[in-house]
Amino acid sequence: MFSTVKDDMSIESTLISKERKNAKFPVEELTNVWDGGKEETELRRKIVKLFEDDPVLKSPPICTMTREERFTKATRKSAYIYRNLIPNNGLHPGSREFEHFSRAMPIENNLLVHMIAFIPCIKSFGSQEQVAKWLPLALNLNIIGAYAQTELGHGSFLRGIETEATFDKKTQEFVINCPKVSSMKWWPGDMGLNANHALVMANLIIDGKEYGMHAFIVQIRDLSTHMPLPGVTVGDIGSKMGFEAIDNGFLYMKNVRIPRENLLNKNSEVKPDGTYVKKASDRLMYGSMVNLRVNLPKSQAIDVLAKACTIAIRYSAVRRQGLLNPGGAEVAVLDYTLQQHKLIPQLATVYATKFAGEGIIKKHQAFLQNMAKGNISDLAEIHALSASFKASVSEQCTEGVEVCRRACGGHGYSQASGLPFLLCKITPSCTYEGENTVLYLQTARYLVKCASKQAADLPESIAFLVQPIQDMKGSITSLDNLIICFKNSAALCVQGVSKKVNEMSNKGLAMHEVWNKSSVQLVKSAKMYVMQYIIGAFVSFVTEVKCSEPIKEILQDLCCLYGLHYINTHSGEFLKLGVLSAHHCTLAEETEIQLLEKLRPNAVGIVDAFDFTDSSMESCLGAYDGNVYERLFDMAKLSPLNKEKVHQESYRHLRPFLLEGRDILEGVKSKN
Ligand SMILES: CCCCCCCC/C=C\CCCCCCCCCCCCCCCC(=O)SCCNC(=O)CCNC(=O)[C@H](O)C(C)(C)COP(=O)(O)OP(=O)(O)OC[C@H]1O[C@@H](n2cnc3c(N)ncnc32)[C@H](O)[C@@H]1OP(=O)(O)O
Ligand SMILES: Cc1cc2nc3c(=O)[nH]c(=O)nc-3n(C[C@H](O)[C@H](O)[C@H](O)COP(=O)(O)OP(=O)(O)OC[C@H]3O[C@@H](n4cnc5c(N)ncnc54)[C@H](O)[C@@H]3O)c2cc1C
Repeated sequence: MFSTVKDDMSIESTLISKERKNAKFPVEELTNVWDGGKEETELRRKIVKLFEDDPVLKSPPICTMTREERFTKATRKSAYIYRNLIPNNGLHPGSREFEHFSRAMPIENNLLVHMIAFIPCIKSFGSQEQVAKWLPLALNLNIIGAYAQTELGHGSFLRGIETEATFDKKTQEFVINCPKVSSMKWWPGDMGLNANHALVMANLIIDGKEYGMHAFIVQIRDLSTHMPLPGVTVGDIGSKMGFEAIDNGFLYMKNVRIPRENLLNKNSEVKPDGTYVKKASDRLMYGSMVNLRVNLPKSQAIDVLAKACTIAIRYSAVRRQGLLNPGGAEVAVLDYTLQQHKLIPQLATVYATKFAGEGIIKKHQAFLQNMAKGNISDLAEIHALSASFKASVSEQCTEGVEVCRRACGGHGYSQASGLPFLLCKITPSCTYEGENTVLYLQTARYLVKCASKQAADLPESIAFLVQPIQDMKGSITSLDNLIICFKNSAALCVQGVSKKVNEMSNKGLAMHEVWNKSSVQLVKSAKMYVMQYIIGAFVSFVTEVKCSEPIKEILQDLCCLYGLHYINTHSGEFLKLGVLSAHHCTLAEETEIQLLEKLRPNAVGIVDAFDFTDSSMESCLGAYDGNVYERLFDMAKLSPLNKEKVHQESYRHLRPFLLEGRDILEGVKSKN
């Protein structure tokens, strides 16, 4: 319907090629560092290619589809992928292989919660017999399960959950009930339309006594007809800010009966006579959430920011607007220091959070090994670290994606840029798996407890909180001094708020009031604690990684930039704590600007090193060839509103006015 408009030679493509020629480091080597080695890059590319070459996985750009089409296509593709392309024994979240598959997944997919929450819960909460029964069925998609914890009335405060599982000794069943409207399960992914089972978190009741939240496997739909079972009301909660392809659902249960064996009973059991047997700490009930918070930030948030950076930096390298030299040619917007100041720190965030996250995954794996031997002494530390890490990463990456989107000007608002999709994908990561504020408070609770102990009684990674403040020797901009600066700040924040808590409670104020009145500072201290962890982990990575000098230099510069950018955007906090002087802050700002200038020529190379394929981004602004304008026009042509030259509804509703206008104009014409 539209004629083709093409430039003979796109200036934008030429510009981006020049950027690549100017890069001062081997891009492929940085890709290998990102992936964790050359072999890992090769393996990831093989997996991505397998997915991208598969004709079953092709579909139109998502911005041209309705929600219904997006859900349908995602379900078709996901069912196919999980049955045919994912290894039969599943993948372990946190493993490299899991990361490679998550990079290969189509831009929209579903059945994820089944894979990343339902299956892992069977493994962590089920006894050996239960795992043997449910796991093969779940891995084969013979049963599809949701993780049904949150209710209409309660998400954060799990002790307030209202769904009940009452033991009926006579029939040896649990009777599941949502006593009120607010008790219905609300939000779980895959639950509205696709799931036929749910891992329901409910309050266990035996002989009228409440035993708190436990995990039950509840069948919600018939396996042959897919109809909801008696007593079950289930459906999709409706359209959201994003996640169009996912059927986040509601589930209302009235007298739904399940066999006694469906209580996942590795940690606690109900005997046939109703005796309750506790086999492990109640805290392990929360283990599923630690698992998600440790293993998913990379695919949920860090990769999303990496994509947004790729789009915004490639676009900024070809978008020319305005003059730097009076009388000269128009410049790429990436040449403006202010554009660099928006975008290059986001690149630093991607690297910092990715390598710090790998450290947490290792810590968690060590914890799981100890737990298998019955030792859960590190649980509080890993909970505190993973809670604040998930909160900080989701927050930093969400803010970063919005910075990238706005940095693309008007085109960043277009779905064709891919950026609104990324923003809507990343923003709920601040809420799900634990709302960020609530998670920071959990970390702070642990830190305040630690602050009253002796260093020798604390885990090694926490002892600095109660040790003397360290002196910085030399420039604030050295990596060693950055670590000291963040550690000192975290220690002073925690000590400060602990003092406030103690003083108020010594004056006789009830603890819950003390806590509420201190919560602003508590959250600040948790944020500073996790920042010192991230900086420390990034510095260790940069120091230890084996790579060529130019790559090392880029990583060191990104690491320094990450720390300095945080200092410069929160300088008031550092000054208030007395960790930095005004002179330090001035130096930090100048050094940040110098680093931006130094990294600028490598910016396109650094995003190329993430190695995202064009089809994994669906972005007219971020494609490898830089051909932004032709792509935007081609995408506009696909808009469903452009199917007909005359849209029938515009014609129908506006025609009467137009006819009036035509008559007036013709009258004017004939008078003249
Ligand atoms: C096998 C798999 C194959 C996979 C194949 C896949 C292939 C790859 C394909 C793709 C991959 C793509 C990747 C993903 C891409 C992204 C897409 C996005 C997907 C979206 C997924 C969304 C999932 C979302 C799931 C959810 O949201 S589930 C719901 C989460 N809800 C919460 O987190 C609730 C938060 N609330 C709480 O945690 C608690 O209730 C509370 C806040 C801690 C309560 O506070 P309270 O003070 O009341 O605590 P108490 O209950 O009294 O407890 C007190 C003590 O317990 C300690 N505590 C608390 N929590 C924990 C814990 N978690 N662990 C340990 N200890 C804990 C607490 O500190 C107290 O201790 P004390 O000593 O101080 O007393
Ligand atoms: C896209 C998406 C997918 C989801 N998938 C699932 C799923 O698969 N399964 C599932 O079970 N759930 C799921 N959820 C639900 C999610 O886990 C909850 O929404 C989340 O845990 C937050 O709980 P809430 O909604 O009750 O928020 P609330 O706790 O009501 O938060 C509202 C506000 O109150 C504040 N607040 C709450 N408590 C405190 C406190 N103690 N101190 C200070 N401030 C406080 C919060 O900071 C926030 O600002 C999903 C949610 C979304 C958005």
